[in-house]
Amino acid sequence: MMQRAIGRALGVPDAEVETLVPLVEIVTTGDRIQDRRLLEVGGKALFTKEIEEALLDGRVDVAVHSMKDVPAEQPPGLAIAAVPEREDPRDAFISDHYATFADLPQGARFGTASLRRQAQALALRPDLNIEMLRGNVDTRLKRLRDGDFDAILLACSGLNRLGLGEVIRQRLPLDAFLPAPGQGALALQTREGDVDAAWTRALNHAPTALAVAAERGAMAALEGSCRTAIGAYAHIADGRLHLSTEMLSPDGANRWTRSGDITADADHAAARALGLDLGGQVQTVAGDQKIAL
Ligand SMILES: NCc1[nH]cc(CCC(=O)O)c1CC(=O)O
Repeated sequence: MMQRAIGRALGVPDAEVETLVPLVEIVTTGDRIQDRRLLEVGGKALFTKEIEEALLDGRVDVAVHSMKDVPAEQPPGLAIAAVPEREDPRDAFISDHYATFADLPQGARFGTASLRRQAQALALRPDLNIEMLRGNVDTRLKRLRDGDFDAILLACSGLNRLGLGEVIRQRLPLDAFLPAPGQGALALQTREGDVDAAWTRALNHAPTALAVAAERGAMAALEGSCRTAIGAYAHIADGRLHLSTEMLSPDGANRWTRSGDITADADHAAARALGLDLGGQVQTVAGDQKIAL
């Protein structure tokens, strides 16, 4: 999908996109790890490292990442060149027997490896049994079908992009399951010298890029990594850029949320500043209460 969009932005006819804009598939360490939490093996950079090495080596010219997997800092020599329009940012509830999250019976087996999804689910339903679930989407759906879990959560965006949207039983509300910063968005990354190429402007979606700047500001303030349960979601409505961000204790018993907005005419620096401000407030109250506990 992205390959065609890039081809069009470069003026390459669809019929020739395979030869003129060849796709180079790269399997990352993050994709290969099936059995452990990411936080145990080094965090989200594992989803981007091999692809970034290919960019720096000149083996590829554009990298397509899930924004959610892109670490706060760019490696020297690389930059985010464009942020295309966001897919559905919500988490998807998937189950063979239950139509909604609220229908889950007491003590249901709930599969996720995400500390954020674990904490948000436990905040609503402390009785759930959280069980480790990693691997690619096919592996996760197979384990659900095999009866290893009563329900699992995945990003709606990933499922939609894979043409698997029909497995979604419920799109979870954004307030109860505030998404990971950048969820549903893509990052098109290039070498720094290519960052201003005309095709990047054609693929950039300004409202998504602005929202993501705010979410990633919050992420930076909250030291976002797979080690903490954090969420951040921004969107534009009525001429304002609205941001909500939160941190939860892994058991979901404590939750610190802040929301705010600025004019949607703001630039990326102002959006990031909003994120840093609200994220900083969350960090401060969470820190104070953790000491008090
Ligand atoms: N951590 C893995 C990861 N990185 C991005 C996505 C989903 C795609 C997206 O955020 O657009 C996923 C899987 C998931 O959360 O279900």
